Amino acid sequence: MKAAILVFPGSNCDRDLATAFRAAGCDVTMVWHKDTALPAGTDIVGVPGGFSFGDYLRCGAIAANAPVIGALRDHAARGGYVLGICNGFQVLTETGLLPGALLRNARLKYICRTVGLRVEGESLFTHAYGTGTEIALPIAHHDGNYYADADTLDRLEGEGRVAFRYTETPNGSQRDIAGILSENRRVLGMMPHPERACDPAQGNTDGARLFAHLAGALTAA
Ligand SMILES: NC(=O)CC[C@H](N)C(=O)O
Repeated sequence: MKAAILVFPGSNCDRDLATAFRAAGCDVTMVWHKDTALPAGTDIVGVPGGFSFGDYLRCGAIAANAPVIGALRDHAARGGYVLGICNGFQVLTETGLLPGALLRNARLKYICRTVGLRVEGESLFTHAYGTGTEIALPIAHHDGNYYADADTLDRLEGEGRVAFRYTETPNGSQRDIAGILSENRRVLGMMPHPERACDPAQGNTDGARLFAHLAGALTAA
């Protein structure tokens, strides 16, 4: 299974994400933001966390216009898988590949701690856990307050596209949303960091299950 990880100036979770994919048995290629193509045979694109372009304008807004985004759009349009984590989720909403926006946290503070999450929507990403399961993952962001208009929120919920919900919202996100899926369920954006919960040395391995399941399912496909 082949994963490509986009790297922007200011990305800081790209190597952690590569380590998580590699530990699950994936081939990983890092792809610089100025590249205009993904490696042939890419199954999944990882859009990592961090502070792309210093979070200027809005988090993810400049990265969403980088040369590599055309290849990301083509990959998603072909039905390819995409996993955007934290700044990666912000990039995905800024590109329009996922609906809504990530606003400043309700209390205006950067939050760095482990939170409880309930797993919901059906997808290759969430099958690792099963609907209704509660897990814990770290968050680290100042713009994680998910916003969408009421119709979009109703649609996401009606179509089972809320992938993860906070058991108690840390950042003011509407309807406690921590992660959402695209219409075809192959693009996931989530604020929590599964790649930071992959090794017993990190004190939590809830994230490793997501990568292991993805790698197994995409290798078998
Ligand atoms: N860890 C991250 O990816 C942080 C994303 C973004 N820079 C924020 O603080 O909201």
